[in-house]
Amino acid sequence: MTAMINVVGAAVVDSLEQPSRLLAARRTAPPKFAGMWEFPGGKVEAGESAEAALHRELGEELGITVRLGREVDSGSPSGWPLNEQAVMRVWFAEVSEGEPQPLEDHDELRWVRLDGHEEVMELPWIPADLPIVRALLDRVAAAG
Ligand SMILES: Nc1nc2c([nH]c(=O)n2[C@H]2C[C@H](O)[C@@H](COP(=O)(O)OP(=O)(O)OP(=O)(O)O)O2)c(=O)[nH]1
Repeated sequence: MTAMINVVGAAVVDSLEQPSRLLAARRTAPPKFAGMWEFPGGKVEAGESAEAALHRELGEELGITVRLGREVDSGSPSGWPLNEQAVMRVWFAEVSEGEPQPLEDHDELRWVRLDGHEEVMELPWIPADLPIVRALLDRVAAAG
């Protein structure tokens, strides 16, 4: 059996303590995901921790430094299944330095409101992200 690909993503929110907006990112590639919205992030490299990979990816893709908050728990230590080969762990994060810009892999970033679910749910997310987005909205609503 080949090893699973470990992906990490960030649910960047305006405030870890009182989140009211989420930063969604629109992918440019590959063609099957281009135009779909996702959590900025990427693959964990060999010898790298998941958290270090997330900080690296957010620096490369958005030009930001973040403070990580809680993980959006999937109930499994390896994270949320994306497909047969890949799993993704997702953390809440707040920008501590920089202004998010679509430097790599995205052509648009959008801060969407978390108080109603419409603005978030009407984006065409990568389908595998939908359970994660729903869990995140539930988490925010439960905390509010
Ligand atoms: N970053 C990210 N990837 C996701 C999400 N949902 C989802 O299915 N994926 C998939 C798409 C890709 O097949 C894989 C992540 O790969 P990536 O292309 O973002 O990783 P990377 O930046 O390290 O890219 P590369 O070095 O392979 O070019 O996970 C998501 O919300 N965020």
